[in-house]
Amino acid sequence: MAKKEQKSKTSQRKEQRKREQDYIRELETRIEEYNPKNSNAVFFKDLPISNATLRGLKEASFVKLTEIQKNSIPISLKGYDVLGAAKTGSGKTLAFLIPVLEKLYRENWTEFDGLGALIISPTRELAIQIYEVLLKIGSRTSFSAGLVIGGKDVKFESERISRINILIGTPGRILQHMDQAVGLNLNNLQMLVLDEADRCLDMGFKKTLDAIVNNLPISRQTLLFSATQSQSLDDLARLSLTDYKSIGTLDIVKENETGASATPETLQQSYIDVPLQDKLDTLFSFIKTHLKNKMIIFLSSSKQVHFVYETFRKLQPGISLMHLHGRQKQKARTETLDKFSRAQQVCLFATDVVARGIDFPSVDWVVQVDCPEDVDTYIHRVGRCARYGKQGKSLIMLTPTEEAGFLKRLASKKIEPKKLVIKQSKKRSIKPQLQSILFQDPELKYLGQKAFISYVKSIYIQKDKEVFKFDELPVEEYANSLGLPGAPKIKIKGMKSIERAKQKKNASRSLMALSKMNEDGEPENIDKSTDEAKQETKVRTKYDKMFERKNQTILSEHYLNITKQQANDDEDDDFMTIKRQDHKLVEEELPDLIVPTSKRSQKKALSKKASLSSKGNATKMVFDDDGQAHPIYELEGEEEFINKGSAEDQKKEFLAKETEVMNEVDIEDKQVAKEKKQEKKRKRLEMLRKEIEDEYAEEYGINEEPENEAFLGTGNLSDDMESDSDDDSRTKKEVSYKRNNESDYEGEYDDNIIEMEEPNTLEDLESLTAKLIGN
Ligand SMILES: Nc1ncnc2c1ncn2[C@@H]1O[C@H](COP(=O)(O)OP(=O)(O)OP(=O)(O)O)[C@@H](O)[C@H]1O
Repeated sequence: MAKKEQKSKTSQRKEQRKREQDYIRELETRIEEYNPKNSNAVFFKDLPISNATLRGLKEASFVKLTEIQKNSIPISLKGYDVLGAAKTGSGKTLAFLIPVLEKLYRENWTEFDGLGALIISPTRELAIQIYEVLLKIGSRTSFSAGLVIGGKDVKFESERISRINILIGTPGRILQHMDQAVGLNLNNLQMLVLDEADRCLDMGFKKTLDAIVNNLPISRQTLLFSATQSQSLDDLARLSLTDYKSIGTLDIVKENETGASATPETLQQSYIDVPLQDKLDTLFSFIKTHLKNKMIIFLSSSKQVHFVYETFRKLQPGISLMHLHGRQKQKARTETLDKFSRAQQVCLFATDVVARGIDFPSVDWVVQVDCPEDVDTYIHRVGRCARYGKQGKSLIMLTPTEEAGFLKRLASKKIEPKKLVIKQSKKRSIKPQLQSILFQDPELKYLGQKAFISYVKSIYIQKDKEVFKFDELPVEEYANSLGLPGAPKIKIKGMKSIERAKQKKNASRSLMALSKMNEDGEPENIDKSTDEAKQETKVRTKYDKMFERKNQTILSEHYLNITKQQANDDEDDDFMTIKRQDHKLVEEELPDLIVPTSKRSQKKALSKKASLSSKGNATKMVFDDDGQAHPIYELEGEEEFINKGSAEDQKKEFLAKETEVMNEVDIEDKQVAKEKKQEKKRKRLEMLRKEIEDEYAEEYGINEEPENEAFLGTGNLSDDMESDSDDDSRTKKEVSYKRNNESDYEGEYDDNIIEMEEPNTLEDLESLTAKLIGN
């Protein structure tokens, strides 16, 4: 009986396998016959994709195709390499995830086949987001998915990685796993996806990407996606793709030629012309007048973000404030992303770490307080709103020196923001409040100084000198606008040479003033005789002096931090130094000191001639090896001299001995010089490496301490999915970081959403409370 049952089960399984094989063959035929040119596909179900993926898509409320999906998915399904470009928020994520799932499905991929697809994203946030979308749409497939973004122990990840079918990660971490060669087996890899590929290159991942790509099987399929097109992207495409199809790239070029903008049509773009020193006032006024909105405020560095967030919190504009930058711990970053996504009335201060790819629902405004380095960054930043056909607004603040140059750059991509003028009645100044806040809180003053320095440095290092004019920065006014008593001293590499060149050419006053500031941010009165220096010498009020005194001791540690590097540099500048040794002075051995009383004797005492005559002639002495002083000519006795041999022999012997000593010393000197040179070079390289790492970590947090969380799938995608009561085949285990309240996302793309005045989330409630306190 049992045998019979067993037999029937086996035949059932065989039949099911056959049905699956037939279904896959049918899918393959449909793909082959599918002609993208004649296609009028509107829905996902019109494409030759499996029922499992279709069900996943439907459950995640994805029904209708977007343009890039309609054009690229069929090509990818046919197995071509693809270079895909489409505007921000146009649905590129699904455009690559669906072909990944389909490829593995048609290959009958199982957990024993190992890694089938590798998806590389430039930032952790984006990687997490892709992973979440994959979990949603892959809920009806049986693949395992994993996320490696750094932060967790590599060993911990390695153990789990061997069971993963689809791996998503940041370039550095993926390479680290490849290097360790434990767990990660890439021999079977079917697909490689590079999302925001040009960003990976901009972030200095070129070598890492090359190393990864070079170690992958050549037979793989590669998909490369980005919202902007650049030379570096084309270069990468040439290197990593074979016989590829470009989707949407020509559209972008054509749209440019036909006058269409590179940004979504649903985006209303505007700019205001604001002097640097008025930016924070303008920003504060903007926030105060948009309290019911969800907005992202972009600033140029982590320090700027930190400073503005901390000070604005104290000013209580009446809306919930958040901040996000690469210097934060990954846990805090993920939490902020999640909270911001769910809130409706909230203001997020951020760096470019969230400029690309991140899909925040329903952002009303993107405000760029600091001008982005180029138009592509502008496009990505504003792309955080007006996504998937929704309305959105953007505002960029341009200083008078940036305005013409940057508008020209934007116009080259057919982006023409409208000029806005701020109503006089709405203008308000927060400078006095900032001064008072910084006065009361030395930590904030320190933050302000750091923010100032990082902004000035960011302008200095910009490549586009037609837009960013370092020499014309109103440094003093800018420092005051942050609430600082003066511009902090800044030392930038190469600054000295610039300074010299500027001096020769009658350097602009701002630059010179900046470089002559002392540590308190005040001008150093190096040469008060010149009119210019006199003008620059600020009159210090009693208040200023009090302010400095109050902060002197508390901030000493911070000042030390700021100036430590400077001090080291300065040390190097001194070519010769006198090294003080601690000589013991015995009081009794010191001569008596008698102070002459009469004027005549005082004069005589100070006269060199008189002093010499009183001491007799100076005698020149030499010191022997034991430190004993001898007169320079100390003659030997004649007998002793003759006994030592002939004068000629003694001369020769002396010369030979000296030559030998000289040679030895010479070798030693050379060795010491070589070692010093090597050490210097090593230190220089070390500093350079650290600088690059710090800069990179600052903006993207890639090299953070391993306290960040990494998320790996359970080894089985269905384990990671939310349980579904009507389907027993799925496990009940929930993915560790699945959003707590998925209902907040439901109907996200439904245009009929009714906006609620009532607070929806804790953040909205916070915002409401802040408003009440603020008013
Ligand atoms: N077919 C679809 N139907 C409904 N919503 C969709 C569809 N495709 C994508 N979306 C939604 O549109 C939004 C933007 O998609 P996605 O993040 O993939 O855009 P993107 O092109 O990658 O943008 P970016 O260039 O900024 O990274 C997301 O919220 C996504 O869920």
